[in-house]
Amino acid sequence: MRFDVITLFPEQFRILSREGVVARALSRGIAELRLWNPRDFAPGPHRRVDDRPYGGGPGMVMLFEPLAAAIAAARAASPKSQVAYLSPQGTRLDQDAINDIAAKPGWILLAGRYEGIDERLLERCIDQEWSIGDYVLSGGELPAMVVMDAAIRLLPGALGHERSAYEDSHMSGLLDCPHFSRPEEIDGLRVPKVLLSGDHGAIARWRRQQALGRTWLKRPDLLAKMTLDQATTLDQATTLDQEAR
Ligand SMILES: CN1CCN(c2ccccc2CNc2ccc(C(N)=O)cn2)CC1
Repeated sequence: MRFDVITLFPEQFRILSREGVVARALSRGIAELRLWNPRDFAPGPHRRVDDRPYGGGPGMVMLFEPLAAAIAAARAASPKSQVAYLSPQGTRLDQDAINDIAAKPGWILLAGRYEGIDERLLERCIDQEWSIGDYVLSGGELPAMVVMDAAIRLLPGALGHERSAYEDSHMSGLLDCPHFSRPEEIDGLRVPKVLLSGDHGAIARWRRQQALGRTWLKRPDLLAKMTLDQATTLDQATTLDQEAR
């Protein structure tokens, strides 16, 4: 999977190639990262990438031309990739959206700075607009790294043995179960007996029951979403079954 990131701060992305799941995936060629700086596409001696907003107001706006040129260069290098813009105005991402993102061959991610970008880029050059949450950050670089981390860890071979554990909880739309390790007792707090029993069936049941219980208590909305999804899937299956008869 290939990520082309358009950013005025390419240095910020060094962190991804230094350590962890993403760094390992990049070094193994499971994922690729290429950085494009709009300043390299800005014309004239001053190589301007921003200017004052029409209509006045504080701050600066990122200019159309350098960004459009950087996007065109990235598209030429990665013809199968769509362009996604990280912004507070974007579609809110969740695990389902990340699963869809990870299924694509690649993405060109545009990280905005200043007060944002010239609106005409959204008309002409951008395919999707995403938000990682309802809060404002100083730039789109961190959201781009969040999306890359969430997507790359889903790629085959990215996670080692821990993927199976990962699959049990989050992928099922539930919150994770509690985790414990040595020692068995800390300040009077003990590890649940079932986890010491060696009965893997009972342990799996306990973990699922804990995940359900925690989701019920902390995020009942996820349960509602899940049962709705399952109901829809069930309904689709029934319809398919009827059509097949
Ligand atoms: C001071 N201004 C900096 C630039 N910013 C802005 C405006 C438009 C687009 C991108 C940005 C970059 N910021 C982002 C990006 C994404 C998210 C998210 N929720 O996904 C939050 N913030 C507006 C505020």
